Amino acid sequence: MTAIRANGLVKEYGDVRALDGLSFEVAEGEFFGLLGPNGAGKTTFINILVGLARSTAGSAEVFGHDVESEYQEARNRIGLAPQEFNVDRFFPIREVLEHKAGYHGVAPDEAARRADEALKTVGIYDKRDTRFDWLSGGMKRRFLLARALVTDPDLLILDEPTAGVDVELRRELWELVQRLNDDGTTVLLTTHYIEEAERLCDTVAIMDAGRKVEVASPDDLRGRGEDTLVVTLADAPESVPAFDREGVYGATLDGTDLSVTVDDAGSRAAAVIRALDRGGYEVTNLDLRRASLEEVFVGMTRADTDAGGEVTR
Ligand SMILES: Nc1ncnc2c1ncn2[C@@H]1O[C@H](COP(=O)(O)OP(=O)(O)OP(=O)(O)O)[C@@H](O)[C@H]1O
Repeated sequence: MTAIRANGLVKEYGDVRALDGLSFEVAEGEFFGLLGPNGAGKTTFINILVGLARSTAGSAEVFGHDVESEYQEARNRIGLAPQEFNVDRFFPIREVLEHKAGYHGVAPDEAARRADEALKTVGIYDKRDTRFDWLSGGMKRRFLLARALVTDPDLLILDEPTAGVDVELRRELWELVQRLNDDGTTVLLTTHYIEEAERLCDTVAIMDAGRKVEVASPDDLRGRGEDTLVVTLADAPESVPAFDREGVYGATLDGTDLSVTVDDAGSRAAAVIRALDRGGYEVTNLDLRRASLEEVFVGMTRADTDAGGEVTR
């Protein structure tokens, strides 16, 4: 089953084309990351999925339900933890959760049970009678996740859920979301912490200027970047040794450290060492540095950066 299907989505805000023919699919059970620089259209896409914005053209489905013509069916499958704190501030948080579940068709007794369960899951059950405004920043983030979970969603959408959250809480939230994913919940995540997407996501889509640039596993994407072999030599050569080898892009020298840029560190290391050995150089250390997803990401969205855009970070 396909959890999300976007087909040629276009969204215009006046002159701004926030989405420019976006198409991709997210399979059920996937942990899917949506990465892109500021303004790439990530939140706009999420807003269309949850019915907060209407597309100008194209279509989107959630578990086979069109997000516009079958809004309620699609929306009932989704739990959303948004970027902004858009919470009813006048009720105790437990009541806010009960209202939310009720709005999505859950009976009152069951709604109360789920509210308690969601608050326990995110670790703020002892704050159940507190209003949202009185929670700390970290607790507010936890609450948004509880609100997303109270309807027991099949698709959990997290729009930068760890923005401004300390390292410990961030790790805790990720463990929780990972567990939910392990139990079968499909997760769509946008984050500016690329190393988190790298660690958590099965698949990432890189978006830029309202379009999909690439969809692949973090590992595949890393494999497309340039790796570096840092070779330490016993004696500093006078100049960079010559390399005439497939897959070697270049080399620089810094004292006894020779940095060789290659397409794939793992498969090129042996040949580089052999070439050095044949040239009479003694190698004392070898360090393999794989391209990070962040480097590949910056490379893929660089046109935007050069034009003055801000790099996601
Ligand atoms: N309600 C709106 N009215 C007008 N323009 C909008 C509106 N919402 C978004 N935009 C524009 O659409 C484009 C995409 O914005 P969007 O918020 O979807 O990007 P994003 O990828 O989520 O960015 P960020 O990483 O900064 O959250 C931007 O140029 C933005 O200014």
